[in-house]
Amino acid sequence: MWEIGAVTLAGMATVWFAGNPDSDKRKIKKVFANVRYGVKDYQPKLLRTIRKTTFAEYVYNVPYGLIDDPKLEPILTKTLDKPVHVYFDGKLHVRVYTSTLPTSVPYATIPKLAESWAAPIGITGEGYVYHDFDKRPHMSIAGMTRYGKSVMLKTIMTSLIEKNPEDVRIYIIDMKGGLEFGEYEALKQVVRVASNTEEAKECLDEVAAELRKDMIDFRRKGYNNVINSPIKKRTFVLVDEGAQLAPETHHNKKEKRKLASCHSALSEITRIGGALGYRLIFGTQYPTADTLPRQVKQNCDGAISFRLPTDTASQVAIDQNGAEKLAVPGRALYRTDKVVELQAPLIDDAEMWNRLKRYKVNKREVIRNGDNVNQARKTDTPRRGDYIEIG
Ligand SMILES: Nc1ncnc2c1ncn2[C@@H]1O[C@H](COP(=O)(O)OP(=O)(O)OP(=O)(O)O)[C@@H](O)[C@H]1O
Repeated sequence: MWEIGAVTLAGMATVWFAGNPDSDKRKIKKVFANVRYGVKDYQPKLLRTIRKTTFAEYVYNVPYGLIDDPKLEPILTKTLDKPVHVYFDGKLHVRVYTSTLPTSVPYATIPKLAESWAAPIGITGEGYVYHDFDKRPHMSIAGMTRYGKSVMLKTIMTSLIEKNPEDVRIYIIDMKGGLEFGEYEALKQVVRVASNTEEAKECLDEVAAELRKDMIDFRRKGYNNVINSPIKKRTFVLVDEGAQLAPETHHNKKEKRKLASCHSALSEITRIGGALGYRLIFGTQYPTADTLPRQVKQNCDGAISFRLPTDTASQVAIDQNGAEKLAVPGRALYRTDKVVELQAPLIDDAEMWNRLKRYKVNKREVIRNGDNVNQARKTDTPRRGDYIEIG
């Protein structure tokens, strides 16, 4: 069992290479000679070998004047018949992966764990990886468009609802205008879907108000953390396209104020919400200091990154380079106290609906936009998102 979740070898779709490091070393040396990577008679000299579970990395001293050569990576990949990554930082690094990951891992093929709040997030060379939201409450997900962010959010959402249909409550902030998640508002576990700045602010104000009320309740009952209490309920806030919530990206003062309030609520959720059972999953295309709020980044103890345009963006997302090299949709780096490369589960809307349709209810909104949430709380009036089941 890893701390990041659990890894199991059962049903693994990964192709394993037995891997003979000595033969890899010999082949790399021959490739250097054949492509004339060197200066006169002086060839790169192996300094050290770093062995990790999923790769072996050979570090070479190269003669002055020699830097990396773009043809090395494709040639070595073909010669060794394994994924190879070559980079140069004054020394030449040849990283040879010990396994190839599949390009598609259907959600249905992933075993479910007993832990209620552990959602599958992919497969590595060692097996399946799960993110347990009771161990690591908040998560950021970064990635360029079309590389798998929304699919990952949907995977996590499906898994949480399937495992905890009576205990999970989900607020969704879909800043793609509600296009990705709008239809899921019909699920009984989804409290509401916000699809613009105004709605996002209302939604986050509502969550922040609940959180403060829960805090008073926790104090009164002497609970220090939801996981040590009898409370089963967990509240998730899913944000798709969090960059749209960055105040810095807007010029209009009124809009800026609303967004600043959203950022402050997001920070509050990550700062104090974790112990109370609130979990934030913050997805963004452009991880920068402005779009990934500092408090959110600091408090997300799990970070996933799909492909990103630059190594700088990768640094912001997962504190290291590498996401800029990810080549296929669904391939991601997952950072906790270490970083692993994984292929994320694949689920489409049809399958998601098929699994969740039993939770579809007819909702009748009892509080309209603009109603005063605090007033509603004081008088115990039913809140927005409350519903009646018909039929
Ligand atoms: N885990 C995965 N495995 C294989 N293919 C995937 C995976 N995730 C996504 N894809 C492919 O990439 C496409 C885009 O994925 P997704 O909608 O999640 O992207 P996105 O990053 O949210 O992009 P956008 O911001 O444009 O919505 C999917 O329709 C699917 O074809």
